Amino acid sequence: MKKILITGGAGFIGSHVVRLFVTKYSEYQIYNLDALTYAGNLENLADIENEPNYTFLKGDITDESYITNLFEKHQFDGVIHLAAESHVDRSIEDPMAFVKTNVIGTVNLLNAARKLWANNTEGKRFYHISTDEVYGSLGAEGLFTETTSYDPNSPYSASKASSDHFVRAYGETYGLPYVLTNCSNNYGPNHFPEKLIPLFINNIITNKALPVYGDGNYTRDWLFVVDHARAIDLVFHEGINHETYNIGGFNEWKNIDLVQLLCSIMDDKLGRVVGESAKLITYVKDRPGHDLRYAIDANKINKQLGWEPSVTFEQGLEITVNWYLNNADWLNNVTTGEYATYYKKQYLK
Ligand SMILES: Cc1cn([C@H]2C[C@H](O)[C@@H](COP(=O)(O)OP(=O)(O)O[C@H]3O[C@H](CO)[C@@H](O)[C@H](O)[C@H]3O)O2)c(=O)[nH]c1=O
Repeated sequence: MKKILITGGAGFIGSHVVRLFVTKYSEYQIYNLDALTYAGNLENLADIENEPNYTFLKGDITDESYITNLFEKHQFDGVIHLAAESHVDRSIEDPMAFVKTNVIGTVNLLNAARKLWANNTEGKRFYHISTDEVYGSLGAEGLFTETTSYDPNSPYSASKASSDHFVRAYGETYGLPYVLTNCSNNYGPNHFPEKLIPLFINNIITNKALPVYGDGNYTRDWLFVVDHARAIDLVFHEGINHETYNIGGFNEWKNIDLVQLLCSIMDDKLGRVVGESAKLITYVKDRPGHDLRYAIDANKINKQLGWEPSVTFEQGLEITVNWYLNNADWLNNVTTGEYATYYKKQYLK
């Protein structure tokens, strides 16, 4: 039996990874460690919470002694580390929260794994999930590859870049067996409505302004979250030690074009006249240090591990929009419930 620790498993991407591992690998014991901050939500895992190979642990990766004891107690064989503060706008307001969770939290986990596996690294693996934002901003041309230099611009991406460096340093210095992936923008069910797609779906439903930063001509590469989880499964099991893989959707959209598309889908779903939702588009002050364009060259994971997205953007958006329309309670809980303090402050002014 393998014991796998998944950190941040109650969050958006983490919950999809936990579900995939719990349902696909009945021979593994999956431990989901999550601090249940505003973005962590056990409702995301209600369908698998009683599975015999699943254990939820409420805890904080910044708590060094808790993490040390946890590793001693459970003797994990693998770690899939997704716990992170992830929202760029929040990092601009409170960089230290990002240093604590993303840097110190990651180093706590690395230390615990290194100690636990000091005498035998056979079959052990530390998998760090990171972001394409560590590479900084592209101009109109080019793609991020695994050899692109790091050039982070926001406190969020600086914290993730730092954590990536720590993971590689532990590989070089202590021989820690690791793999690392840098992924583009995810979307899909369970995404907290502070990020572009779920925020705008929620605002269209509730007839609130759609705040497009700057001129809206910023470009992101969008990937359906379930396809990211499939990639994580593949890299965890078949990725080569000490290697990095970029994961992307081969799917670039300018923000304003994406928002227009979303508005037309929502008009259709909500039975509104064509153009009704787009009237909510409001250009607002730009995000400071806003990266112009992210675009991933996902050829390495495609060629070496045979991964590619399983759904088109149209299919993924259809699933996502339907999920939000069918899960009004989830949306209501995260925007008005006990975890919603930040949300209320930011978006319900
Ligand atoms: C929330 C919000 C965002 N935007 C813009 C900013 C970006 O150009 C684009 C997407 O913004 P966000 O949804 O915040 O995502 P972004 O900053 O690209 O970062 C995401 O994607 C990254 C991967 O690229 C992840 O590492 C981050 O955790 C994740 O938050 O939309 C708006 O124009 N208005 C908004 O209200």
